[in-house]
Amino acid sequence: MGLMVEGTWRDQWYDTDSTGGKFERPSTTFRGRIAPGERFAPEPGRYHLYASWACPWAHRTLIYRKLKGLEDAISVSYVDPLMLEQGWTLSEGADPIHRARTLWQVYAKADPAYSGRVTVPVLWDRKHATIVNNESAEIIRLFDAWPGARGPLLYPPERAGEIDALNAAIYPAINNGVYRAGFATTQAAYEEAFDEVFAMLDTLEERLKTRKFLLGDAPTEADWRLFTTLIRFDAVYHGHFKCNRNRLADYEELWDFTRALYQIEGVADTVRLDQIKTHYYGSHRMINPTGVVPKGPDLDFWAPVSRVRG
Ligand SMILES: N[C@@H](CCC(=O)N[C@@H](CS)C(=O)NCC(=O)O)C(=O)O
Repeated sequence: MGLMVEGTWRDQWYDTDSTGGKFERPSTTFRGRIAPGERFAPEPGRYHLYASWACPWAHRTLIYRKLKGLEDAISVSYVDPLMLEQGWTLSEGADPIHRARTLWQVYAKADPAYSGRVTVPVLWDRKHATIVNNESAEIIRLFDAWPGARGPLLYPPERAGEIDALNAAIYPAINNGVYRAGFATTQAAYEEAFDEVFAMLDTLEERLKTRKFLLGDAPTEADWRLFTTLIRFDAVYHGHFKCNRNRLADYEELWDFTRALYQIEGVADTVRLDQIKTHYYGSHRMINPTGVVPKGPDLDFWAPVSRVRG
């Protein structure tokens, strides 16, 4: 795990000394948008996604690529599950564009003087040979609004305010909250994050007693953003990130909700628990120095769903 400094890879872990043991996620740098008539126009076969099966942020983009019927329009490369000295790596043949074996080489192709973290997901433009965007929150909106994309809009303008408000509450407390707990290097920073994770899970559990999905009858962006954290919860966040007040399976509504989303056509194909466990337990050696990956838990995401609320 490391970062790039003026185009060169440097192997170093996140600095939590300067933040009192707190993990602070740096913001991403490539923030281009795709729109007809613009520099990045939507064209089939032009864009390529670099994703990880393990990463919850990349997972958002894989779900959207599937739900929106963009598998033919947007090609994909998967990085290897372990992220060690070279950061994300690619197996031989995994990158049809650059034949890169590390993701930092792809960032260097986009900007030979790039400084910053080398994260997934990355949306690459073949035409201009550069990175369009490496922020999953924006990539999913590009996919949602892609011309000819399948299904209803997941961020419809009339619900944008409600979705934004939910995202703004769920991202710090849950999506990033589990990381703040797991990467904390002081007891106080860990406990603060831990309390926020479970307070928000409790709030959402209540909310889901009267709603099928977060905004009612049908899933929206807010549900999918929550889903990629929940589906990993019992397998990695509960143990590896020490978010162990409860398991997801202990929450009747949230567990049912997670399975309801998992069972939507195509979604299960985007969930690879083996890759998820290998990545977290194997890559974060300062948390788990042996790299030993637990065999459990035994989770049945196909168990029948009981939610009928609307
Ligand atoms: N804000 C970014 C965050 C992406 C992110 O942090 N991805 C992680 C993997 S789960 C990563 O690539 N980390 C490598 C690093 O920070 O060096 C997004 O949502 O796209």
